[in-house]
Amino acid sequence: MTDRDADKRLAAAAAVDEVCDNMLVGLGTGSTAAHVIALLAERGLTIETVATSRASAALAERLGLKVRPFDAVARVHLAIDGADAIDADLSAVKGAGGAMLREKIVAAAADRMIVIADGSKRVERLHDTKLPIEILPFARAFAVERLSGLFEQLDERTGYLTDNGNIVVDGHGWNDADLPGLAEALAAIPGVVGHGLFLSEIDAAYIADNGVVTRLERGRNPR
Ligand SMILES: O=C[C@H](O)[C@H](O)[C@H](O)COP(=O)(O)O
Repeated sequence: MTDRDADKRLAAAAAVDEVCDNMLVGLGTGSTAAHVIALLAERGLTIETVATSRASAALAERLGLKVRPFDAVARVHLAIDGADAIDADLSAVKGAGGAMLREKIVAAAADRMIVIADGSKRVERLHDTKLPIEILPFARAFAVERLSGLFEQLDERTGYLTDNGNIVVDGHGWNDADLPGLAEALAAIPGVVGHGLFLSEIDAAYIADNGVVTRLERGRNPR
C-alpha cells in the first residue's frame, strides 16, 4: 500500500467509526470510498447500504454488504464519499469517476455527509481542479456551446457514458469567485443533468495527511 493509499484508508476508518448498527449508509464511489466499503464489510455491523454507482454496489455486494436499490429510498442516515478537491468551507469538486450526479442525490438524501480524502485533495481554491459536467447526449452540442462561456476549455470524455447513460464533459479554466453563481448557471442549462460542484451537501471531512487525520466540520474550520 502506498502512503497515499494508507492515508485514504485512515480517513475512511475515521468516517466508518461514525457508523452504528441499524444505519442506512450511502456508499460513495472511487478509490477512497472503496476503503469504506471494505472496512464496513470487515466490521460486520448490522447495516444496510445504498450505492452511488454500479461499481460500488458490485464491490459492496461482493464483500457481503446488503445494498438496497436507491429508487425506493428517500432518506439515508450517513453518506461517506471521496472528493477530487475540497476547501476549508467544505465546498468540493467531485466526479473524476463520473459518479457525481448519483453522489449528489445520495448526499442530499443523507442526514450527514462526510467526505474522506488524502491530503492531496485539500486545496485553498477549487478552480485548478477540472469540473465534470454530466450532459444528456441529446443536448451535447447545445450544452457545450452554452458552457463555453463559463470555461476556457471543455473536454468530452470519449467513449464514456455514466451509469445514467449520459456523457461527461470536463471543464477547465473556470472562475471560482462566485461558486453559487456558477452552480446556478450550470443548473440553468437545459440538458445539463449534473455537475461536480458540491457547495452545501458536505457536513464534515476527514483528511489524512502522512498518517495524521484532521476532522473538518461545516462552519467550524480555521482557514
Ligand atoms: O465520480 C467519482 C467521485 O466523485 C469520487 O468520489 C472522486 O472522484 C474521488 O475519487 P478517489 O477517491 O478515487 O480519488
